Amino acid sequence: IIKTPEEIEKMRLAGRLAAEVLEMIEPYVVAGVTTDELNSRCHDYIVNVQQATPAPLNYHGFPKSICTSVNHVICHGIPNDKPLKDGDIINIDITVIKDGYHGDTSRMFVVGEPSILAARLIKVTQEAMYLAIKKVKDGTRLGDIGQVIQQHAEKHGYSVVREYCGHGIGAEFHEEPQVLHYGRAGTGEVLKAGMCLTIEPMINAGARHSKLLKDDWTVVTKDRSLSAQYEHTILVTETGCEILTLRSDDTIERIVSAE
Ligand SMILES: CCc1ccsc1-c1ccc(O)c(O)c1
Ligand SMILES: [Mn+2]
Ligand SMILES: [Mn+2]
Ligand SMILES: [Mn+2]
Repeated sequence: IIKTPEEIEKMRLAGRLAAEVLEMIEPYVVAGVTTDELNSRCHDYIVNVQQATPAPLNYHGFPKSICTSVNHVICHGIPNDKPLKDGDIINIDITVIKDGYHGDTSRMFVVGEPSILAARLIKVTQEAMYLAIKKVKDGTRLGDIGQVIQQHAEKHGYSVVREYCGHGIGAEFHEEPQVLHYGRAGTGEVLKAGMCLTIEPMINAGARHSKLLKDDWTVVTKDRSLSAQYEHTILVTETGCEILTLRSDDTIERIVSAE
């Protein structure tokens, strides 16, 4: 739904705070740290420093404040007492609520040196998200976004997870529309200036198939191949979009003119 100027200001603040949590945690993502420790650091920063609320905690019963998805975990990984080890790749997914509005963003980190394969999967996944972001403007169709992500992933021999998608975002964590990371250009709903969305492709090195672990949260690749994800929250504008969760390590501008 279309945000008012006042709501857009609140989305800018929530998005900035979410981005700042990923900037804060970066030095702590090293071999030996547990994802529980990363969760605690992020939780305390969100609550005590940002005076914000971590959206995942108790969302549909999720037990922690962030999602930590390691290696073949596709998404919704639960922080635990397992230490990260050299070569691990991990997605940290942050959603904060500030003044009633949500900012939702995630990035990949590598522990020590990644394998060539892992580094390539991570690079292609971020490129797919960036290519999709560059397609967005008033009048873009959701299929235009899905196709460019799917095309980029499959061109590199990778696959796109189908069961989880991006979403509208605002006063609610998840709003209309569903933003599929696959599809056909020229199909689907038309984007309008003032809408806020996330684009959050999950790309697998192997087959697209996923399965849910017994904890009823952790989603893993069926073939145990690596999976990577990036997520930004964006505001649709007449000529393109504004990336509300941009970080200093991003290699795309905050204000994007659609190509
Ligand atoms: C842990 C939060 C959660 C629970 C059910 S779906 C979900 C989730 C996690 C990350 C997201 O980016 C998202 O949009 C939803
Ligand atoms: Mn997220
Ligand atoms: Mn999301
Ligand atoms: Mn992963």
